[in-house]
Amino acid sequence: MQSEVLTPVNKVQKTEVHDELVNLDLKKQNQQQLHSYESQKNNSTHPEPNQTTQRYENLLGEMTFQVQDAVIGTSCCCCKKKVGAPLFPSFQNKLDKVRSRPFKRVQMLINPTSGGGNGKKIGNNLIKQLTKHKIPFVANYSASILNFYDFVETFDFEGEDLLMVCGGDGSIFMTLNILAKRQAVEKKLNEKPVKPYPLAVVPGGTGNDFCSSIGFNHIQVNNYVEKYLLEPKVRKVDIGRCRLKDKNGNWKNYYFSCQGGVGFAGRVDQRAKKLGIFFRLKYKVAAFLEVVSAKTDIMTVIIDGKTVLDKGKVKFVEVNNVPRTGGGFRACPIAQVNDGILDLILMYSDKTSRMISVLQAAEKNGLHIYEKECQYYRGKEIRIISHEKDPIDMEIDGEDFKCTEVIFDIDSELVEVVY
Ligand SMILES: Nc1ncnc2c1ncn2[C@@H]1O[C@H](COP(=O)(O)OP(=O)(O)OP(=O)(O)O)[C@@H](O)[C@H]1O
Repeated sequence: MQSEVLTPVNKVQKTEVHDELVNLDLKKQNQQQLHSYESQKNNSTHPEPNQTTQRYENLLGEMTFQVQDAVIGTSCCCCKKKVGAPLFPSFQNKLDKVRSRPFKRVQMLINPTSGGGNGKKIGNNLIKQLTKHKIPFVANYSASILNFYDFVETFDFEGEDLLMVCGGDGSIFMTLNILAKRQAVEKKLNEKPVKPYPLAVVPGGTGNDFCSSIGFNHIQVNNYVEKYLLEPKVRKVDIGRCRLKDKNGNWKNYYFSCQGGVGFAGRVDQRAKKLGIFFRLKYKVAAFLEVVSAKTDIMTVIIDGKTVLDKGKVKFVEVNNVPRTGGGFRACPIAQVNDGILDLILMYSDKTSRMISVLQAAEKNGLHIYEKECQYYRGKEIRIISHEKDPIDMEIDGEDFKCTEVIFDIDSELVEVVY
């Protein structure tokens, strides 16, 4: 068997294909998953009383709720600190959505610029692992954004290759939006439902929030192939859909894996991109400058048809599909990537010092959701209308846009992810 490393992507050549399909025993896999959930619970340094877990799971069944009304968490029995909800409860609860996905070959799409060159290093690491485990692969380094688009747009999902994107959240954002367009065209042509596209993602970026939400990070990349590809399983995940209305009243669709922030987050993102300092620090500095600028927005927020804010002042608005964004900021710490629901946080205080301390709590442990300045909601459709004179800044997975109104919902039929 021989595998090749190729660049750029449009020069893909064939490799010799391993005859045996990689398959797995679903039952065994489910047992392993349950086992890992059990051990995770037992190893917890902050034991959670059953009652709290029960209460939390009940709440997940509801369409929307406000954290201030329904307290999630309790005091820890050893240190008496407040304990939040478990960070990754999602994939242990959704075993029914797991299915085996045999494949013959891995087609890696590596964004060499992700993570300031980390994407390339991670790609090389994976090549070593795939070679070691004798899994046939083709490594494709995207030479440009256009290259990246072409590759995903024309990828043969009907074949027995697995598309593996190695990059950050921006690379996943590009992939999802290309696939969404592709699915819409295929639906029209086929006049029948198109199956979710199977996808593997590897954290090769800077923030890697989506990868972290499905349970892996840079360290786990070292045994990624052994852990995820020898017995590959694909699971349905929620992909956020965001419909933006521009100043001319035209609507545009975007798909995201992590979050959309309206107003504050959009302005912070733009400020941060202008600062030439280290990733986490530049967002902290930009957020601080935005808080002290004392800018607030007037918005209406409607969740599943219910108005929760009517032309009210708001400082920070973010809709999350994952529990952490920006490489560690926990705006919506109990968001889950496969519950069919989006989480929303609204923050407002006219005191700069309070806003700083609430945002610090979000950065530190996610316990800001208990503060009176925060309102936390969950819902299937979140509609945000800006009452500002000009279109308002917003960001979706780190990409900047402007809008006058935005509707967020979930698409669970776009992709299935290996994890
Ligand atoms: N050759 C290339 N192929 C693909 N994308 C590229 C390329 N060169 C630059 N880019 C840019 O890389 C961006 C995606 O980077 P990505 O988000 O994967 O990394 P990151 O920003 O370091 O990580 P994160 O988003 O997790 O913080 C895209 O927005 C795209 O504009």
